[in-house]
Amino acid sequence: MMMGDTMGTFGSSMASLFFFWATFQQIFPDHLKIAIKEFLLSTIQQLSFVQRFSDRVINFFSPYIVISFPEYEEYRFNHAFAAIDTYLGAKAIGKAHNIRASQVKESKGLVLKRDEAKVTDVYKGVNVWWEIVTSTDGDRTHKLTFHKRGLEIVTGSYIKYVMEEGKSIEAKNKKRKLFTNNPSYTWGSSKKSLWRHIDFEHPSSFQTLAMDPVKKEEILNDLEAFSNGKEYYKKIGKAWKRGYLLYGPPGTGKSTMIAAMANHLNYNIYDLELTAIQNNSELRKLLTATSSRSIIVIEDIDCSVDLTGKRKKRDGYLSGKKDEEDENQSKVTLSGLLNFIDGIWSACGQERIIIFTTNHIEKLDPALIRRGRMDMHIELSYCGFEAFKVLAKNYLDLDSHRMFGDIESLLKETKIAPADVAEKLMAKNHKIDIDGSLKELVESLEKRKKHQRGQGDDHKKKLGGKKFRVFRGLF
Ligand SMILES: Nc1ncnc2c1ncn2[C@@H]1O[C@H](COP(=O)(O)OP(=O)(O)OP(=O)(O)O)[C@@H](O)[C@H]1O
Ligand SMILES: [Mg+2]
Repeated sequence: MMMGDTMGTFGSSMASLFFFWATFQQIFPDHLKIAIKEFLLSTIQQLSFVQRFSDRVINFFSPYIVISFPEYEEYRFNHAFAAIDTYLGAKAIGKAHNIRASQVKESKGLVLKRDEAKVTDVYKGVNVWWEIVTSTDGDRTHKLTFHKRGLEIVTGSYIKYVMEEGKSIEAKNKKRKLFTNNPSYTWGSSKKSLWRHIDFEHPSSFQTLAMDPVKKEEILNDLEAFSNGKEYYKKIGKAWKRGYLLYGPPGTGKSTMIAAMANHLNYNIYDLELTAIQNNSELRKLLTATSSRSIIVIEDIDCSVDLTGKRKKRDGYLSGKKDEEDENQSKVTLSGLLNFIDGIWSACGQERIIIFTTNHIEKLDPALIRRGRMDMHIELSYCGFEAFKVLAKNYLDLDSHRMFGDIESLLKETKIAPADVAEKLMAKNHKIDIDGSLKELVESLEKRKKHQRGQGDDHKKKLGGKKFRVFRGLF
């Protein structure tokens, strides 16, 4: 049909309608008009009732249930939507035809996601279908459809499972952070000013940690049990936290182990510097500003608080006038610390590990380290033969060597920190020289043996002077 014909037909239809309306207005008296209007309205209502009824009938007979998860609810972002998005996005990437890659801020690398609107999933024998629907306003909603036979499984555990999986994938993709508290005199009104952070990229792992393998296994099992212990801690009514005390001479791997723990669990680290704060209430403020899934570390606890509750000065941090002021205002007390470990604040956060390190366990107040506060005491000690083998593998890619026998017997008689062994095994000028490094180590062990026999162990004192901290070193 031509355009002109269409316009002509439309024009004549409109003219007929106006004519009909004018005649209706003239011919029918008012009360009749009202009656007709009411009749038309009730017909429309009946029709919508029929519609609703038919919907119900269809729903009644349809075996499927749909649950919606909108992206925004009352203008607020729905975190369930994000977790579902991540879960579905990561699911079965291998099977997808279209994959979307993006690099998001705070993420470790490229994030790959399925770029398809529909995903099927099976959970405990129940088939479910996910579909993402976008409204005309651009609002997105995840719709979950399943047979009503699976209602109990889906609402009872599947949705929870999807949320937890999604959140854990999100956490894994996120870069870990190393936080350090700012001195309290620089704090502003924002919570953000309490801690500063950098990306935590320490390469330490339990695999490369040189220590007795049985002890290592025990620690790994303990960490595993803790991180999977959400239900357990709830059941026994305890806050979901665990304390470790790492003790041993300098250079035996205490800081290295903390980094390995953070890498293993994918937690952030809060390196708490007590000398930068003034009192217990600042301590509380700092701790309540930490996030869950984190390790809170106080290094050299014996140098930070003493039994009278006064802090001692820490190397190089304070100087001159500030020292005197500090002596007067020292108010971070042992009881403040104890409160922090098992007081009420711990209930406001979940999944936290607290670690104290010290070179002198004998100096610590028993109240601070009693079991229940520090759940596990881990001694990191001088290098034994098992630890040496791990270092030889790390540094020289070596499983055995003719000099291993000599080294084994020398290590039995000599106290040497893994840090010192590592230094001997390290490549010089980027060149690995296996024989040269082992020879150097043997010579150093023989020298120490003689020295330690002659003068007793003054090794600790010597190393104490050149202590360095792994975390601080990263700034
Ligand atoms: N058990 C170990 N396994 C692997 N490497 C180790 C170990 N102990 C020490 N090292 C090496 O020595 C360096 C120093 O160790 P680390 O800082 O962990 O010692 P520390 O026990 O924290 O000492 P301090 O008491 O002085 O803080 C590390 O960077 C690491 O390379
Ligand atoms: Mg250390």
